[in-house]
Amino acid sequence: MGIGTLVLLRHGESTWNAKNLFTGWVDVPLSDKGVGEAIRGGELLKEAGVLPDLVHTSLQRRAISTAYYALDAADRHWIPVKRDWRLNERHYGALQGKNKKETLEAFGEEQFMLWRRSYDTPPPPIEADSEFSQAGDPRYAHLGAELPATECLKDVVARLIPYWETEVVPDLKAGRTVLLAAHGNSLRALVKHLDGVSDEAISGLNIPTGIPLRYDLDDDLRPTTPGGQYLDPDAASAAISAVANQGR
Ligand SMILES: O=C(O)[C@@H](CO)OP(=O)(O)O
Repeated sequence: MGIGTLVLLRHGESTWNAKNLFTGWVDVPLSDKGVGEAIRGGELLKEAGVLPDLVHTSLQRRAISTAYYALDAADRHWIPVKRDWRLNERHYGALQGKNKKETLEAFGEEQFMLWRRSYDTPPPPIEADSEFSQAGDPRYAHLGAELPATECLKDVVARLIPYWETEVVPDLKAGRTVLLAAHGNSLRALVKHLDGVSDEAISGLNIPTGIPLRYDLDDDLRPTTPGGQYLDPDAASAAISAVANQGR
């Protein structure tokens, strides 16, 4: 049996995306618009005949809800699900809860973009007693000292790829269609790995909310179409510029 199909889905717009706040591991819900995007994402899957056999999500409700709404719209709400913190959004450290525009104004373009898109410069760590810290959150209790207080994209690659290799690749090798519902920066980490994007070039790659991105992989797990294919390419290009320009 050949390698199955991989579908990446960034969650629909969250309430904090709408307010232009750095989110990271803060567990905010979808906005009404985000729910609509998730449903539309599921309709796109159905129209394209890309019907997932199982779904992987992060431990965050914006990805969990997006998978639920999308799969419900595609009549695939019944498939098995696996969830893991390794698919979570990048931890945004002390920036969690801060407004992107105000941060840009306070620290300047260079520092702002270094924190948002450099490969290996994490934001300052969050204090454990911050209202936006995940210390004490029962879903991460098993992580102990591994619980991040901040992450750069390189840290996300390091914690995500082991999950990809042990949990997702076997599903694909079994010929399954796999939906992976996650986040802007955890999906950037995976796309970097799949497409072999350089540490420099990955800073220019942005993923829009709610539009399924299909990857067909060869036997060596290399994409047959580099960059994959968005199921709604026109909507994807408009939304990609919007993500790139956040803060302005
Ligand atoms: O705030 C965040 O967690 C992420 C995704 O919304 O933002 P950015 O695109 O700025 O990395």
